[in-house]
Amino acid sequence: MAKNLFRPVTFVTGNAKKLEEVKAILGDSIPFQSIKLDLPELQGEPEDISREKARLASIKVKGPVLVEDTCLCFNALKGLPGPYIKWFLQKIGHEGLNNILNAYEDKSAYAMCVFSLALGPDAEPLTFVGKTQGKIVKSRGPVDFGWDAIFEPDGYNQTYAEMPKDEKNMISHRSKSLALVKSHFADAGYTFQT
Ligand SMILES: O=c1nc[nH]c2c1ncn2[C@H]1C[C@H](O)[C@@H](COP(=O)(O)OP(=O)(O)OP(=O)(O)O)O1
Ligand SMILES: [Mg+2]
Repeated sequence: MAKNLFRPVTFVTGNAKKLEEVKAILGDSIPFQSIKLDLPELQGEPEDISREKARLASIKVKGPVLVEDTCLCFNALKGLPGPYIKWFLQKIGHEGLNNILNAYEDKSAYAMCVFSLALGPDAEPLTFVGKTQGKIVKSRGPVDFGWDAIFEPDGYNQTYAEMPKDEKNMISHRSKSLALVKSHFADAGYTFQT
């Protein structure tokens, strides 16, 4: 059954690099606009953080929104820093993150993206989780996007940062999560007013 969205979805993020990737991955599969807004973030489980971000974003935008929260999870630390990676990165950097893992044999990690779609301020947000497994390595490649330079996905000998953009976008946590968003849009039969 076709549902009518009155406006295209707004992707809300304070991070220009995320937006760049979302644009490249979605192409024109889902019409969306974006606004730059740094939303407050809950503490807790990644899905709950993402859902609450969507709820807040939807109140601000007064319409359908898409948001995402990204985690970098170390298996030796049972998933931490997880959603708190932004603050770890800001305070201790690539080197500090490597140093934490010096205490452990297990350097494996996964990158996780949780997209949330809220069709309006009162609608229950839907979540879409994408994960890419890999390991934490010494920084290699450009350092212009978060922890890309210290994450080497399984099956590759390049870090995310060393890979060509379109290759990262083919295998990334973000593209896996967005693939689910795309199939949701396809299945739900939304129509857009453009
Ligand atoms: O593909 C990625 N490759 C490397 N680093 C990444 C990636 N994606 C997010 N990141 C960084 C940004 C931030 O330091 C943390 C996630 O925190 P997170 O709250 O989701 O992002 P954010 O605050 O920058 O933007 P937003 O306004 O959408 O919340 O990991
Ligand atoms: Mg954030």
